[in-house]
Amino acid sequence: MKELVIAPSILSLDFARVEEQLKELNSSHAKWLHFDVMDGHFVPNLTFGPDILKGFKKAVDMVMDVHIMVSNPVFFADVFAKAGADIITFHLEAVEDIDACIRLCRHIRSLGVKVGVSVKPKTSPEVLLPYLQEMDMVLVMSVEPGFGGQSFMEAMLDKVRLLRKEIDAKGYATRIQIDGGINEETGKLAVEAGCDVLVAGSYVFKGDIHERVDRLLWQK
Ligand SMILES: O=C(CO)[C@H](O)[C@H](O)COP(=O)(O)O
Repeated sequence: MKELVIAPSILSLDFARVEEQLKELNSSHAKWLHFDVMDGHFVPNLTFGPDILKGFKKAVDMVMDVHIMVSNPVFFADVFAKAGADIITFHLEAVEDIDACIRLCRHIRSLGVKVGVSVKPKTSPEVLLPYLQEMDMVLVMSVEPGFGGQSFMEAMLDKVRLLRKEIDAKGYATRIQIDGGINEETGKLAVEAGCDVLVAGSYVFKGDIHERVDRLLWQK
């Protein structure tokens, strides 16, 4: 398993104190910044566009981990690659089938950007198993995508265990990320199940950012 990474989700950032909070994140032990893109169609919420990503990228020295919760990932992958994404994760449910999924993975990698594929709580990741070498990360959603502050769905850990088993058996470098309802307790369960990237929104921003990141990082 790779080194554990904490990726605070800017969905919960206090936008009245953006500059201050970005500075805190940048000086914390969080190496990635999780940037949630929502189009008001794939999920019932609207968030950030590419210009915000460009601005944030100038403000912090962190890996820009862009999760596109959009109905047209082919279009938006190019938009966010151009804006400076380091990793782009799209949804399996937003593409036609597994062939289209793999085509998009290859396209994103051809842009020099790492690629992730995400599954919503009701979607099984089994169809991805023969293709894990085509992706740098699989994102297991542990809440219905769309909003921060929801409760962790423990049943999602079975997906993590399934992916971890296959990744380790084949010796792939694919990371497993989990997103939704992550705090000290659920983060520990997720790491034990095999996750190596924890996304956390409310937990990180509803307390001291440095302390909360460290608690997630060192709870293993
Ligand atoms: O993608 C998301 C929602 O779609 C958020 O990243 C996620 O829910 C994080 O928020 P919290 O840690 O508060 O659950």
